Amino acid sequence: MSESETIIEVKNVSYRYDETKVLENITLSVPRGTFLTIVGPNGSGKSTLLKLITGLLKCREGEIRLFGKRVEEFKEWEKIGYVSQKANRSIHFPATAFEVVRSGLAKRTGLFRFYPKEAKDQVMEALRAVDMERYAGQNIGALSGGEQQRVFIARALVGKPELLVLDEPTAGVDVKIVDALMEVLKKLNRETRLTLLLVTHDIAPVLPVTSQIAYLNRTIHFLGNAGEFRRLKNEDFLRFYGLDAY
Ligand SMILES: Nc1ncnc2c1ncn2[C@@H]1O[C@H](COP(=O)(O)OP(=O)(O)OP(=O)(O)O)[C@@H](O)[C@H]1O
Repeated sequence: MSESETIIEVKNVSYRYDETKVLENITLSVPRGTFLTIVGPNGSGKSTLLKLITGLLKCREGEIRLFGKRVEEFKEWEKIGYVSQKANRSIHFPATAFEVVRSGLAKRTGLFRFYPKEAKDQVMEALRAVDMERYAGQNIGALSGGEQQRVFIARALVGKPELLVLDEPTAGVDVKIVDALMEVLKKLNRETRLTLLLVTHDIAPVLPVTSQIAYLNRTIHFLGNAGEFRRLKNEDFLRFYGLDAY
């Protein structure tokens, strides 16, 4: 496997904000085409790990590599698409689904000023990938939570990333449409070999679609596939929560 085939490499990473370590000795390797879900309870360090991987926090202990390059030297951020928690976004602005997705090309407007037709094709292709083509002209505020989330996934996809990072993509989304959202992710992963890194505290809807699961609670307590995760017992989870002494 060439170096670039390992999309994310996390080696012996620890992190502390002040006195307490919130991450301890994390080691993870994400080969191209993997759908990795990081699951863990509130405060388990999921966001901290994501911030370290995306360079928002400085990695002071251990090493993180993206596409084979140390995160400190990594510059090809267009290879990474990011979908943040729905709750963090303002969606009540007057923009169509098309315009929201096109905003994902903002960094490339220099190029697309001269090629508006290509920009339009790319936006429509991204909307098609999440099965939202027919909603292109709809105001984003008029769409359901799950539909909006698909539009935001399309916005992350429009720049053709090789890695898509999703932070709690199902937060606040109606349970009935979470499964449809998961199917969209599965399709993207299987059909385009897009590498996915999803962070959640709710594993149930992700289990049927993810290829790897890491259970994080300060450290990685479990790393394996969905079948292996299903075989975990209650006492294993008590141990993960640090409750085995009770
Ligand atoms: N900026 C900060 N300064 C100090 N402590 C922090 C800071 N950010 C997070 N923490 C602490 O670090 C720990 C891990 O937080 P983090 O946000 O990474 O967890 P999380 O798994 O993403 O939680 P949640 O699911 O609630 O979002 C928590 O105890 C949190 O209080």
